[in-house]
Order: sequence, then C-alpha cells, then structure tokens
Amino acid sequence: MNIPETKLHQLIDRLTQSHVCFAIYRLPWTDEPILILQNETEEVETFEDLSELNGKTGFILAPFRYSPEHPGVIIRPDHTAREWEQIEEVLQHLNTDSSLIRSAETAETIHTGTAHGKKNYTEAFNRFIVPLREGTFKKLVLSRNETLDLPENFSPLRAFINACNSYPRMMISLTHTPITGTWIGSTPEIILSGQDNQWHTVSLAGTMPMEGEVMPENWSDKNREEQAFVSEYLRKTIKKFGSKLTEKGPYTARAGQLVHLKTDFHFCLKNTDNLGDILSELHPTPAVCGLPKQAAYEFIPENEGYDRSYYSGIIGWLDSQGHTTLYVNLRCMHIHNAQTTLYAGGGILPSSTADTEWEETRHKMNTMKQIIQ
Ligand SMILES: C=C(O[C@@H]1C=C(C(=O)O)C=C[C@H]1O)C(=O)O
Repeated sequence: MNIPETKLHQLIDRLTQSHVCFAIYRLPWTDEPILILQNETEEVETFEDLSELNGKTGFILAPFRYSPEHPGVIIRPDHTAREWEQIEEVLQHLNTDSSLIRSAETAETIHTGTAHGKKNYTEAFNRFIVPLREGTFKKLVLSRNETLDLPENFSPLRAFINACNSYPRMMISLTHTPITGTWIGSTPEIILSGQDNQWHTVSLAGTMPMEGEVMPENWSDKNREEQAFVSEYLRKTIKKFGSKLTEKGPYTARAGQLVHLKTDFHFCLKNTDNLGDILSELHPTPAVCGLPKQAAYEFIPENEGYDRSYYSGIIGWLDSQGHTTLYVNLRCMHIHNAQTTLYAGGGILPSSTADTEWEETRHKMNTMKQIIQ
C-alpha cells in the first residue's frame, strides 16, 4: 500500500489525538484503505450488549467483556471513503482547528518488563491449570499484555501501512474514538462476515511459528484438540440460527510469521435483522475464551490478573443491509501517549506448560512489534 502524501499522513496521525471518531481499515487480499468517519460534533454511540447491534450499521469496536470503562462503540459512517485521494477529500472538510484538541486519554503507567511480565503470567497460568487438570474446564484462553515505549517518531498511520504491507492475509485497522483511545490491529480471525443469506465464520486455533517461508504442518495432538473444541462450538452455535452449514478444513493457514489450524464454516441466514443476537451467541468463541463458555467467561476476568479491554473483542464493519466484515480483535495494540500496550493469548489445555504458552504469546506479540518502526 502506498503512503499518502505528507499532509494527509500528518493529519491522520493528529486525528488519533483528537475527539474525532474514525476507523481506517483494509480487508485481506485488498490494497484499499477504507475510512469510516463520524461527524466531529457527535459523540460516539456506545452499547453494553452485542444484542443492541441488531439493525445497526457502523464500524464496531466491542470489548471482550463489557465494563463502564470499556463499552462497545459504533462509529457512525457519516462519511465513507476509499483510497487516499477520496480519504483526503473527506478529511479536508474537517474543521481541524477545533477538532484537534488532545483527547483526555489517561496515561497508563503499567511498565511490564519481561521478567515481571513472565512472573505474573506464570502465576496466572498456575491459577488456570488447576481447574483444567481437575476437569472443571476443557479449555481456557490465557492472555497478557505488555507495555512498551514508542519510538519518538512513531506514526500510527505508518504502523497501519506497515501492517498492510506485511500481512496481506489479515484485516488491518487503525481505530480511534475518545472513549476507546487508539487501536491498531492485524487480525487473522473472522467472527462473522457475509451479506444477504450467505455467511461465513472460522474456527482458528493452534499455533506454530513459520519455518522461514515454509509453513509447518506437523500439528501436535494438543493443537488439533484445541482447534477441534472451537469447531465443535461453532457447529453447535451456528445450528441455532443458521442453516445449510458447510465446512472446509481443518487446514494450515498462515498469519504473518505464524500458522494456525483453520476451518471455514459457510451457512445461510434467514434474515439479517438480528446480527447482534447472532454475535452474542458466537462471542466469545473458545478461540479466545474457553469451555464451558459461561463459566470460562466469568473465570477469565477474575483470574487472568489484568483487563483485556478491547483485545479479543470484536472489530470491523457491521451492515445489516449490506456486507458485514467483523473480526476478533487479535494481534492488536493500544496506543496511549508515548507508549503502546500489546496483547496476546493462547489456548490452555490440561497438558499445557507455562514456558511453551509464554513463548506462543511472545510470537503473537511480535506481529505488532514488527510494524512499530
Ligand atoms: C488468542 C489469540 O489467538 C487465538 C488463539 C490461538 C491459539 O490458542 O493457538 C490461535 C489463534 C487465535 O484464535 C491471540 O492472538 O492473542
């Protein structure tokens, strides 16, 4: 993807420090930036429950779990533009003097050095592994975050473009609202995409690093099992609201310098008025939460030791009248002041070990670390 001319580039970077609500995203295997911009004077609409999204249209950022600090937001598409020329035209009309006031984002002061981070992670791992080995849970996803200082010349838009150029298979996004702050992500995981009666979701789990440019295929039983849990859950859930379910996989799919096991699920929906209800059934899948679902959804925030915020929530374009492309918010980072907080997790089974799982989160975080410069 081309870098836009300097004036536009600087304007978009400054918008990430303003009260303007916008998202720029790029779908997999395309080279087209899409801007969704809400009128500057309006506050972003929030929601507490995915079912409130029934019948709505807009760019969604929903947390893993709702809290007053982290509501879901819907960026209303008052303006939509594709390609830098059109985006420039739309942004020209912004009243940049009044809108470019720094948003009151609270500075996070978490400094998780690696040693400290690994100690916390291992303690959380120990809390997770006990109920897994006792059989209370079949699978739990344990995640962590890490905060880094950004380079002085850091540009959110350059990071977005770096991600577009490095990760053609992923959905890349740069999202900003005063409520959520600024998020940049490269996600490989669709939660719900489609239009009319043709819909798609994926079961994505199991992780190995790429071997140079070769995709490894020697999946362990643990990886196969944790992906099978996600597939089983999706099969059951889709049957509640969809019909004509077809399935392809599992097969090995690349995501940056990692590979995952992936199964595609295609199905039909009778109508699209209740996409919010469908999302509340789907989210959170055992790719980011666990089984049994509800117990895992309560166990994780109480035992993980930090707040996932928008990581492992939902991000993307929702349009009940048109084409929807919603993803799980993975391989993402929150930009705040001169720092960034990166997030990553992985599925834990009774056979898991803390060191291997820690390494997996390091590999996943590298997806974002690579594009910071
Ligand atoms: C939880 C993450 O990724 C998810 C978990 C995976 C796993 O456990 O192997 C693989 C892909 C994703 O569904 C993440 O990237 O943080």
